[in-house]
Amino acid sequence: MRIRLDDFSLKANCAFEAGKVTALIGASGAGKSTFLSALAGFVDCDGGDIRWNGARIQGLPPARRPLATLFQDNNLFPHLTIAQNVGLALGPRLRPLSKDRGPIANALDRVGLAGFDARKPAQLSGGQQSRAALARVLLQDRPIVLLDEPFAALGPGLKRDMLALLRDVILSPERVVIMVTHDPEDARYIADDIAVVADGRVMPPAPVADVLDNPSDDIKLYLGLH
Ligand SMILES: Nc1ncnc2c1ncn2[C@@H]1O[C@H](COP(=O)(O)OP(=O)(O)OP(=O)(O)O)[C@@H](O)[C@H]1O
Repeated sequence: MRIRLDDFSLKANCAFEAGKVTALIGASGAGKSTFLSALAGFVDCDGGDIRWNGARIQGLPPARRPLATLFQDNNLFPHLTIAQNVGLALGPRLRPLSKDRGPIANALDRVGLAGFDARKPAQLSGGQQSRAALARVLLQDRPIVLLDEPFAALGPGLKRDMLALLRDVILSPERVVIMVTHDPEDARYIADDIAVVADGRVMPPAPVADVLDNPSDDIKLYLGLH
């Protein structure tokens, strides 16, 4: 696919495997967020194609694409309870249907928030808010999950815990997980593959160790190894 935004352009000719977490790394302004936005349908492509399991998803409105997104600000609505926020994964209803209560409670339980359903986001810590946002992604149950620096606002220890939880609850053999990170150590910790974004291109994903232990010139520059 190709993306053009004023004088910025980005090309990607690559495939992302299900059952793996792929970290997107690259310098600030390289186009990592723009790439995720194009996959999600928030930014139009200038040409090319986006396919999932062979089916064209380019051109579909964001809500009809088979994906869920989790971005840095968590996107929790402050006036809604945690159960309502998580329940939005199942439809735009503020009163969950009775059949939805079990799945909502189950998602909250999986992320360690059992019993927090009636609280508002402001009554949760930053880490708990991240867990709630993760519960919503879990409940959306989409085959592609896109994450843009999802836990950047958390301290390093908590961020690690959340990355481990993310991998544990979100990754499945059928799911493609792509995560932007600024920290190569996060990639080493959670990802199977890395796709480097540099020079207007998204490079094909390669195993983490290959990319970080035998870095190309682009990666050396990014890691400050020159
Ligand atoms: N709506 C827009 N219109 C024009 N240019 C844009 C728009 N959005 C982003 N850009 C430009 O596209 C380029 C890539 O931005 P993007 O946010 O994708 O980079 P990034 O790799 O995610 O950076 P960072 O690591 O700093 O978040 C930048 O040069 C940015 O200025």
